[in-house]
Amino acid sequence: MDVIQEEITATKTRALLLACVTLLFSFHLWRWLRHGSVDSMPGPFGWPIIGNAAQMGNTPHRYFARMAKKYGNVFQIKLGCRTVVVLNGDSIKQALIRQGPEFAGRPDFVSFQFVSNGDSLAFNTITDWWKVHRKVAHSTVRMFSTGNPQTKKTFEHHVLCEVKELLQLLLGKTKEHKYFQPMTYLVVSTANIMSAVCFGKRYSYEDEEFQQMVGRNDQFTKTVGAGSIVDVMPWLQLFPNPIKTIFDNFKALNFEFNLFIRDKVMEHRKTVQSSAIRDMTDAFIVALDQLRDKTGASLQKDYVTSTVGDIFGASQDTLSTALQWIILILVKYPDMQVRLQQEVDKVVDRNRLPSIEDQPHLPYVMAFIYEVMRFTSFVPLTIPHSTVTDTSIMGYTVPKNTVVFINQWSINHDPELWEHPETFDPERFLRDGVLNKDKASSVLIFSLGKRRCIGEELSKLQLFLFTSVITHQCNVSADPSNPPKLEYNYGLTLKPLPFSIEVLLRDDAYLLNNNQTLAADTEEVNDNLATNSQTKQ
Ligand code: HEM
Repeated sequence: MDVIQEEITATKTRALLLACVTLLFSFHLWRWLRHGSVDSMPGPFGWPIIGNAAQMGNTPHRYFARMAKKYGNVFQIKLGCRTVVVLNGDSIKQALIRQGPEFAGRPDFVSFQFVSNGDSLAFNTITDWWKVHRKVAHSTVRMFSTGNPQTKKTFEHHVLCEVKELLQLLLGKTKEHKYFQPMTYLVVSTANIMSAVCFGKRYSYEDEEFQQMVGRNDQFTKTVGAGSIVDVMPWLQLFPNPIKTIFDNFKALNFEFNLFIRDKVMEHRKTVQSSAIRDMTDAFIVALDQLRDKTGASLQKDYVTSTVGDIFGASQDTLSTALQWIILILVKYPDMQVRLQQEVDKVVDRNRLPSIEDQPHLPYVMAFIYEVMRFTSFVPLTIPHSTVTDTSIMGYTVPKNTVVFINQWSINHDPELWEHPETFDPERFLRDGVLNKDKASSVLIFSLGKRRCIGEELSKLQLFLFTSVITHQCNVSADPSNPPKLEYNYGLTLKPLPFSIEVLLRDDAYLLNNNQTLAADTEEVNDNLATNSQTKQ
């Protein structure tokens, strides 16, 4: 009897002990999961160690939009060790415009420290120096693109020279192979436009070093995009694994890119004259050196290299991706290509190329470009933001230094804003045959507020010239054995999967061949810039 009693007591004690251990373990697990989380803000359940990383899949922006339907436009997720607040729909304007300064920071992500040697304007958080630095960068970009009619003409000249070169190359590739993949040529062409603006120099499509330098955008964009694994699980750098390999490549490509830009800046420094600014690098040397001396910023820092690197890097990745989507959609929807050609033909006769002055008369071209930006949302989330102070949004308290993801895609695909958002339809931007500017301004791809892209105007101008010239001069079609798909790889920019095209002339090549030599052109443009910058000073 005693033995039975003892056994019962022992079993009870064991059960009690097990219950205590389970309770303790659950409590610690709960505390770990809640660690750093935002009080009372809803969100999906996150697994230990990885959080919600696996749930995001290959299209985080779509996952976030689905979660917003379930939890509301503001919710939290856990990514590795970080709590992330995800903003969708109307909460985006609230955070970036009405509470702009509070949400304008950048997280201390490890990948950001390797961009432009850690001195990047785009990937650093907001400080007093950053504010003046951004102002100088913005006004310099305008001075070399859309600042006034003269700078617009100079910029147009760079774009047209390069588009002519590009189209001749694509026509040549069609002769050689019939169908070919255009991606690399679009990247080199975009980089060449910015190279002409930044360094007064373009590169040949055969230049392997240049191709190598600008051809690794996909590796860059994967690592700095919202949801990048290495930023939220930094311990993955400690032992060999595929994420570490990607990150090591990322570090190497940033290092090489910085060296390339630094060499260009050093060459410029030898001959720069503030009275005769030749290009954007000269302008940055003069403006940022003056600013550094005025503000007493560290003499050790080379902000010129990091700023030129930011402008060159940001523009060629985004704009070459935009061109890839434009070409892909032109071949996917041949009827729309015909409609574009009809509009361009009506406004621009056959003995000249389209120009900036034609833009107000080509509403369908502009509607097409806005629809490409809306439909593809090829920058689906902005660069990650962070809060710079304790704040709140839509009734939820958000502590200082919380990582914030801004889901631009959610606005561009909101069925309350856009009828049939999953259909590609430029007509939605036209009202009585005119571009509906209100609708156009509802597209969100350049972000808003304090961190809004500084290349927006330049980009729209470049995309307009590219689209109108290509449709004026060429017929582009897809390889019928490999019909174009609208699929992509996720990153800061969404890169379409490889596709093949054929490019044929609509009539003769007179306007494309009618290029004065590029060197002579550059001299004339540089004279223009010198005059322009003297007028400014
Ligand atoms: C279609 C082309 C482009 C798109 C869609 C685009 C989009 C964006 C987006 C979404 C951001 C992040 C904003 C945020 O974090 O809230 C950004 C930042 C930035 N972009 Fe662009 N961009 C484009 C072209 C350009 C060009 C051509 C330049 C240079 C001339 C440029 C320079 C920058 C810079 C310097 C930043 C950092 C701004 C900051 O952090 O304050 N971008 N861009």
